[in-house]
Amino acid sequence: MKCSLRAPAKINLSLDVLHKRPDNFHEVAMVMTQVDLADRVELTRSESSQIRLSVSAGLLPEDHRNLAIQAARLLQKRYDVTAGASIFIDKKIPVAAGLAGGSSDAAAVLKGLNELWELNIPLEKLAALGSEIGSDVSFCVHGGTALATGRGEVIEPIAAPPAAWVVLAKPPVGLSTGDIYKQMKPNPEKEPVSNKMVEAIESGDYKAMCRLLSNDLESVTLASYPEVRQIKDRMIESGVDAALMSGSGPTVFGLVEKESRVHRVYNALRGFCEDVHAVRLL
Ligand SMILES: C[C@@](CO)(OP(=O)(O)O)[C@H](O)COP(=O)(O)OP(=O)(O)OC[C@H]1O[C@@H](n2ccc(N)nc2=O)[C@H](O)[C@@H]1O
Ligand SMILES: Nc1ncnc2c1ncn2[C@@H]1O[C@H](COP(=O)(O)OP(=O)(O)O)[C@@H](O)[C@H]1O
Repeated sequence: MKCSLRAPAKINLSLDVLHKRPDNFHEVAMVMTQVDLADRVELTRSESSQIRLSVSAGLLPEDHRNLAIQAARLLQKRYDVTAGASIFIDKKIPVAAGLAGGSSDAAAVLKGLNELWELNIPLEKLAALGSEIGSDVSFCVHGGTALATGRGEVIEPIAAPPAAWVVLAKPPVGLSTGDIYKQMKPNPEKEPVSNKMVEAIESGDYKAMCRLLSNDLESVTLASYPEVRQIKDRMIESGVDAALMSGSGPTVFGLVEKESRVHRVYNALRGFCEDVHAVRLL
């Protein structure tokens, strides 16, 4: 038995860091949405208990460090599964980019193996299991567009955002999400924007969505990595409706409503950075 799943990237339309928690995570409120840039995850059931992984992109670990392997092993252990699986990931999402590629692969493995191993685990339980792997995995299990709270694992699905193109540009910068959060000093005076972002999206108000784009981690990453600021400046100069860094970075995304303008933005960025994608909001 086999199955093949798309594992889409996410962007954060808003990201409020509320406060640091005793468990060293940060309480957040974020509006997340998936975009039409996806890895393909192919799963084959095996009767031996082994979990095997291969990945199309050279630099990713194919052992226990890969979130896809962690997802399969966690599911196998928690539900006493005797079967195993071979996993192949055709990697299209830039790695360590703030686009949750690894989390989305893990979510696809949970959903696919739930079918192949005939476990019938409801989505909510699968998402809770995913949150043990990483804070973004619950959202990736649900998919679509959602308000995420807690450390990111409490998911409330919302309406899809108004249609738009998204230009993604990832400068060649390696950063760690943990380090960016560590440098973050939450400001209790700052009003969170995620509830307003939900309202804008639910009422289909594209202009308000653009106006409200906000990410509390952005200033932290921009202060350490001027390349990310340059990409954001370039994005704004090229005529996007609004631009923001996704997650902890370093990818910057620009929203563009008019299809006729997407090419110009894409080309302006391509002259500046190699890793550029023009896709649609899902
Ligand atoms: C910033 C965000 C926004 O969507 O995404 P990315 O930039 O990773 O895509 C997420 O909050 C990242 O989620 P994820 O990448 O799953 O992080 P995790 O593996 O759970 O945590 C990595 C590290 O980040 C810190 N962390 C993470 C989440 C959170 N709410 N508070 C934190 O302080 C912790 O130090 C943790 O050890
Ligand atoms: N299947 C996977 N795809 C991408 N990265 C993975 C995967 N499994 C583990 N990782 C590791 O997870 C880290 C974060 O990767 P990724 O999920 O792409 O980015 P982000 O957390 O910034 O959204 C990287 O250091 C990478 O080596």
